[in-house]
Order: sequence, then structure tokens, then C-alpha cells
Amino acid sequence: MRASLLQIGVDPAESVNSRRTRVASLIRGQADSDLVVLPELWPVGAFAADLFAAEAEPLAGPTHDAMAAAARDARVWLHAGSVIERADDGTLYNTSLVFSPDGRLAATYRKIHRFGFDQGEAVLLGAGDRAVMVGLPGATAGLATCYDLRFPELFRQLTAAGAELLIVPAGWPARRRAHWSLLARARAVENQCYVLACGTAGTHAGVEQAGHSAVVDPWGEVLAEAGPGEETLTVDLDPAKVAKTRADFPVLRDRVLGLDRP
Ligand SMILES: O=C(O)CCC(=O)C(=O)O
Repeated sequence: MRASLLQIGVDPAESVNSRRTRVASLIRGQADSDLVVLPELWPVGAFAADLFAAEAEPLAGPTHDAMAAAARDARVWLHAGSVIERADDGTLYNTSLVFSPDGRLAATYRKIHRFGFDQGEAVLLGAGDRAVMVGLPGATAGLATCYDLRFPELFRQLTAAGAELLIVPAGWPARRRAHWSLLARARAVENQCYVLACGTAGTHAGVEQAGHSAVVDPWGEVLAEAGPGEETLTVDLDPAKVAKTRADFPVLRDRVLGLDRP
């Protein structure tokens, strides 16, 4: 399975519409891949909280339409990163969209752990309440978004449900880049999964982005890592490596669940 991570630069000087058009054309250039992954909230910028309400869209909004068409044209599975979704009751969510190669919306995931403590998305957006998996050809993927990476129990739940690939779009700040790289590897090692961690580049809302998207294998080896700027990472994954890693070193078998409280 060939996967391409598009580490998109979010530049406030580029309009959301122009970025959508540009990203759609980058996806069309990835027809040699089976799976294309975009970062969190690349249309608006993960820290551009002032724009969230104005740029919110229904699920079947402009980003959905542009991404569905691009997935169909390139004939790829597309994890289109996330958008600010305006739900029917008016609540805003940070929602990831996954498309199949015929342009069908195959899965959506509302970010469960909202970042910002008492600011930004933590106060402006609703929280997702459902872990989501999607069946890709040859591998089952579990979905998470950015700050979720700090909560291993979500990833363990996805793994227990059959995930072999963990896809994590993000808008991670440069200031905590070391945590991003460390946690992506930790989630891969502890769950014996591939981790596809796709961040953004550039600076928006005064927050420099970490970039450094990475593909980590089930043994924790970093197969490819981007620099800080806009970049595409393309990696060939071997889904059989997940089962082999788990068979050769079967730690997941030794989990002890339901311990009494200390
Ligand atoms: O956890 C972090 O350090 C960054 C999280 C974040 O930026 C986000 O979830 O948007």
C-alpha cells in the first residue's frame, strides 16, 4: 500500500478557497498512491479560532465537494484531514473526512479531545464521542486528530477493535515538536501499528507549525519524516508487517485489563 502524506502550508495570505483548489490539485498529482493523507484543519488553520465560525461548513460543504472530486479523479483513498463542521443543531466540530476512490464519503470522525484548555477549540467546538475505524484495502485504519495523540487509551481502544494503521492529521505547534515525534513513535510501538502522522507547515494565527510529518512502522522505526516546510512524504507500507510484528513479539497478548483501583 503506497501512502502519501501532504504536509500543507497554511499561510493566512492564501484564501481558504485558493488553498482548497491548490490542495485538490496536489491530490490529483498523487494518482500513483493508494492512500493520501492531509493535515488537521488545513482549510482554515488549527489555531485560527477567530475564523472557525465564519469558515464552518456542513458535512457536505465546499471542502467535502472539492475533496470528493479530487479522490475520484486520482482514484485514491483520501483522508482529507479535518474541517470545522457545522452540525444541524449549530454545534461546531473538528471533523475528519475520509473518501473512497469513487469519491464516496466513507467515514467521518469528530475529534474527541479538544485542545486549548479554556480557550480556542476547547470552548468553541463540541467534542466527538465515538472512536472511528475505516476499512482500507489490506488494512484497517483507526482515526484520531492532533491532541488525541496524547491520550493512549483512545489508540488502545482502536487497536483492540482491529486497527493496524493509525492516521493522525494534526496542526501541531513547533514549540512542542519533540512531543509530536515522540508520541507518534510511542503510539506505534505500544500498539504495534503503522502511524501516519500528518502535520501542517507555515505560521498562522501567530503559531509556527511543527511540520515533521512522519510515517512510523509497527516496530517504531521512522520510515520517513518531513522537514518543517510544505512537503509530500510517500512511503510503501506492508500491511503484513503488523501481523508479523505482533506474532514475533506478542506483547498485546499480555495486557491486563480491569485492574482494581489502587
Ligand atoms: O498537544 C499539543 O501539544 C498540540 C495539540 C494541538 O495543537 C491541537 O490539537 O490542535
